[in-house]
Amino acid sequence: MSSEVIIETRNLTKVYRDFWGRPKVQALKALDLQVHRGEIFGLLGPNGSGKTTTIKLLLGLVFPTQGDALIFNEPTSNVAKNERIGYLPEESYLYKFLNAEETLHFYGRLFKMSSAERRKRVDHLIDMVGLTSAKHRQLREYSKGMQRRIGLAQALINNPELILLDEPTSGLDPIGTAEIKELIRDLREQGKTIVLSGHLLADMQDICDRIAILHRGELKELGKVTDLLTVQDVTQIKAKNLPPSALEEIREVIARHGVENVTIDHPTTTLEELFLRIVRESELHPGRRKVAADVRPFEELTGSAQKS
Ligand SMILES: Nc1ncnc2c1ncn2[C@@H]1O[C@H](COP(=O)(O)OP(=O)(O)OP(=O)(O)O)[C@@H](O)[C@H]1O
Repeated sequence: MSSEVIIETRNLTKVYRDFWGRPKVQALKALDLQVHRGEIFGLLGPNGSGKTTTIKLLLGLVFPTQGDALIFNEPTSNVAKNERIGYLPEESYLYKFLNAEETLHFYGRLFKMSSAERRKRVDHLIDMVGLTSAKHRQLREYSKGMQRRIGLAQALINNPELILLDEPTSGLDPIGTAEIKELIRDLREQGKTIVLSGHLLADMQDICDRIAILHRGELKELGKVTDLLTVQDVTQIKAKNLPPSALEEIREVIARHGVENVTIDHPTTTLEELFLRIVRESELHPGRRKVAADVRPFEELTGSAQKS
């Protein structure tokens, strides 16, 4: 991550008004934040907390009631900056009767790309989002995961420096989510700046360098994910295959220092990691998986086992 500021908002405020122009909803209140080049920045918050409104304000799709936002040091009202931005809306409105290739050529033409340039870019993007074998199928036949992937490819057609993704993993299963997260990390490797919104905490924790937590339009927390999640007053030591004798010595040392409330146990993996490992193993070795030995047979659990 560089120190170059790509996005800056100052006192950014949005009040939606009703038909008569009367204030209806205060969607965003005095937001101050900066996003730097090359980082994955997450806007985190429950439904209705102002994430989409923030993204729309950055794109210049809605106008601030107060305050301002700068992107590449330009006011968001400057439409020329949009050529350097890619945007994946919460719901992509793509033409259902076009196939993936036609869709991307259509958006490439909007950016006035030459046909040779388009061909190269479209092939590259389709390959990148893993839709090569489905590129001639109409989008109406696509699963949710495939639709999200073609949406992402569309957002990248202009090779943008800044990518705004509104809930990029919404509606995806853990496999689809893991693939999109991998793609987003690859984009960061290429030097892109990514702002994404979401409310799935584990995914945001996994992928974001920094996050802003919004609640009812107000910024409640801002910082590096690792800093925000570190529990400062607890120490954790990890060691592989520690012999019981060493464990006993460690206990004695800790006790000598008068520290109480000591927990020594084995780490657990996340349910996501377990799920992904099982599915990948199952793809490699189809068939029923042997479950853990301590799982009792169903008959035993229900007491229906026949005594012979
Ligand atoms: N066009 C609009 N007119 C009036 N109110 C709106 C409009 N768009 C959003 N709001 C309101 O502004 C608030 C913030 O909405 P926003 O869509 O920014 O939240 P969000 O965090 O993206 O939510 P979600 O997770 O459900 O997508 C909500 O109370 C919403 O009802």
